Amino acid sequence: MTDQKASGELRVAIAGLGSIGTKIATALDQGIEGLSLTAVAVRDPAKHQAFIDSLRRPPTILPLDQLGEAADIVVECAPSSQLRAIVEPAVKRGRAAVVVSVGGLLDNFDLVDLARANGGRILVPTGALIGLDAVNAAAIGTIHSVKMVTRKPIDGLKGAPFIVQNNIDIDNLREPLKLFEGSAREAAKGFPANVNVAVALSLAGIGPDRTQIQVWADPTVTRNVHRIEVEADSARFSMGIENIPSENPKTGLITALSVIALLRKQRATLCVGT
Ligand SMILES: NC(=O)C1=CN([C@@H]2O[C@H](COP(=O)(O)OP(=O)(O)OC[C@H]3O[C@@H](n4cnc5c(N)ncnc54)[C@H](O)[C@@H]3O)[C@@H](O)[C@H]2O)C=CC1
Ligand SMILES: O=C([O-])CC(=O)C(=O)O
Repeated sequence: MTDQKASGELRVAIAGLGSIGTKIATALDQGIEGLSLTAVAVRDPAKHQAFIDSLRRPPTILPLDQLGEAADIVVECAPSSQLRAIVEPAVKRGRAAVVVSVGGLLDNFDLVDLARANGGRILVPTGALIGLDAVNAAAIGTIHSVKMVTRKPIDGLKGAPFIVQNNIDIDNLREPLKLFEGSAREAAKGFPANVNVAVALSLAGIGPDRTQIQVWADPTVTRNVHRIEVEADSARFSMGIENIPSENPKTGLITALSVIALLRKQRATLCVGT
């Protein structure tokens, strides 16, 4: 690890080797300019040993709170309940933390202050969404409204706290059902593993209380579908994305690719898009 640092490579650690984490680990192992995978944190090492051993340069397995010692960039891709345990020690050491469970950031927003005080950074990738570059740009002017509609297949929503607490039966739906309409902040509480995208959108734009979202359980779709309307003083734009679910039906395949694209930009000579 010391050698890699001396060679000028950015060292990357991954917390959570699930649907997103394994794809990022594989991409890093196959080679991303100027970056190397040095460490991972997993809940059950035995379950992941074969995958780790299959990598050309197997990373060290470390506890969550030690990832920041072994890496310059710590990528969080675990359940949002683990967000603080991953991000806090990393930013305290002045590291960059890439956060995919961005919904969990709303209840832990002091981490941004902690990062600022210690020279750390928190990077939120576009993830399963689209167009945060345009939303960032529009937010430099005035955005009047941001409205989002999310439709997911039943498997992509099962077990969400909002559905369980309200005793809603989505298993036998034959037509789309609007489950929720409200702010991105409230949506993140009710659907912590389903609408990270709405929180990322809100942080890029007008914040979690003013960003509006509807969440639909839709037995007629096979993809995670997000449609967004932005009204600003510089532009009006509509965006849509239809994500193919990964082996985790709640998570679109493009999410891991978005993180890989973000990592590539850290040392790329040519960077396109903001
Ligand atoms: N920002 C975005 O656009 C999106 C964010 N997400 C979020 O990304 C996160 C990861 O998603 P997936 O990879 O699909 O989930 P996953 O369930 O496939 O993987 C999570 C992994 O974290 C591991 N884990 C749990 N506790 C841990 C601990 N204490 N230490 C180390 N590892 C631990 C689990 O064993 C599992 O392997 C979730 O919070 C999900 O909601 C998902 C899709 C889009
Ligand atoms: O993959 C998606 O379409 C979005 C998602 O799960 C999330 O925002 O957490």
